[in-house]
Amino acid sequence: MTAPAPTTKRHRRERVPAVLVLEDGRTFRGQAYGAVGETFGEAVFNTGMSGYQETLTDPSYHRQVVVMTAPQIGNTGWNDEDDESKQIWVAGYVVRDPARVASNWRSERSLDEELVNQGVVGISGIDTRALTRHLRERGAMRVGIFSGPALADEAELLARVNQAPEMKGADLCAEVATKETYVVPAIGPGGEALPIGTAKYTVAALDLGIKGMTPHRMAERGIEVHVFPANSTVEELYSVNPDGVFFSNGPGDPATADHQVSVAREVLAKKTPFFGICFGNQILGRALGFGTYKLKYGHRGINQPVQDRTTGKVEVTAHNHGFAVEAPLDKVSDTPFGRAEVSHVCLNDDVVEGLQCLDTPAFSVQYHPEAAAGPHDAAYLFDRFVDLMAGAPARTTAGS
Ligand SMILES: NC(=O)CC[C@H](N)C(=O)O
Repeated sequence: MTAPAPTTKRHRRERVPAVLVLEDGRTFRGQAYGAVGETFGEAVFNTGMSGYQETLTDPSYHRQVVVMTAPQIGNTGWNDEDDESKQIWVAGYVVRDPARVASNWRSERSLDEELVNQGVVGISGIDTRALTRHLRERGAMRVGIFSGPALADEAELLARVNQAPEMKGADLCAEVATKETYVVPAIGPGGEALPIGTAKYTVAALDLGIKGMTPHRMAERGIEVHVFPANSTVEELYSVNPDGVFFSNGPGDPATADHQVSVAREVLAKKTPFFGICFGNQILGRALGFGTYKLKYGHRGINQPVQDRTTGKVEVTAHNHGFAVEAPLDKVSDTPFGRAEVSHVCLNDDVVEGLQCLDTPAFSVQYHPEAAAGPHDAAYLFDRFVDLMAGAPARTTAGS
């Protein structure tokens, strides 16, 4: 079969002035990108050179204005297959040099058009390197993007940025999670969806902002995934008689997730196999009695080096987190659920990237083993979850 010819599409738009105003008063002037208007959020930067569609549709970015450090964004346009959720979640989007031509055989429209369709305000043509260095030195902070033919003066815009809510203390997961429970069927050996109720394992997944790829990675391993709303109770999760419980990624400050922490504690007490990703890792940390704290500027990208301390192996991983768990790296901790240790650590800055209980079948990671876009080094963690449900000793790499 010959590959379809690439679809290229030229996209022209009028130049509308725009300004980005940081809460410390620094401003950057450029042109409107995406919808024209105004938006507020927390300014964060993402270092991924690809995967912008998955980044934009990751619900963990809710209320964040994402600055792309890769200078050219939009080159492969927008397709109808790669979304991680039902919509774009970023509060605003910042790029240096938007593609003038979208070229990819799956592209349906340009990124700019999709941002307009979904009403997402962005800015282009600014020095994203200077902005990123500023955020790295001063830390993530509130920001506003304003565009239109006539912009108010900067003092007035700055005052409005300073009225926007902060990310610290924000309780956001229920805003992005499903309202209704749904089922992702397990995938059979021939790639077919297995009838509900026939899969080898059933997992109850608490949706705190889940990315579509996560239940898919479980389904590929013969798991039927029942996805529950963020505020579900333990009784609701156990109504499907799960072999394992999963807590997803999600936006906001984990210090606000008291309900989910109490649900996690009940799961741990029942000794049901537990796996958490990102926000789910922070909740497991809190359930074990550890604290969480806000990182200066967080980890967002697809090439972060993480060491699995249980094997010594280093993996290249996808990240999106602004908070982290505070747990001792150099010793096993005693927790209400037995001994626990830090299983994974980021080699750039020693931030805790994973937790493992030694007396309870539970573990979690701060990063994204489902990795779309991104490397697949950490996919073995889904196999570890299967092993935990099978009652087998954990395996260390995919297929071993
Ligand atoms: N991707 C996530 O789950 C992020 C978790 C949390 N909102 C943080 O920023 O750290």
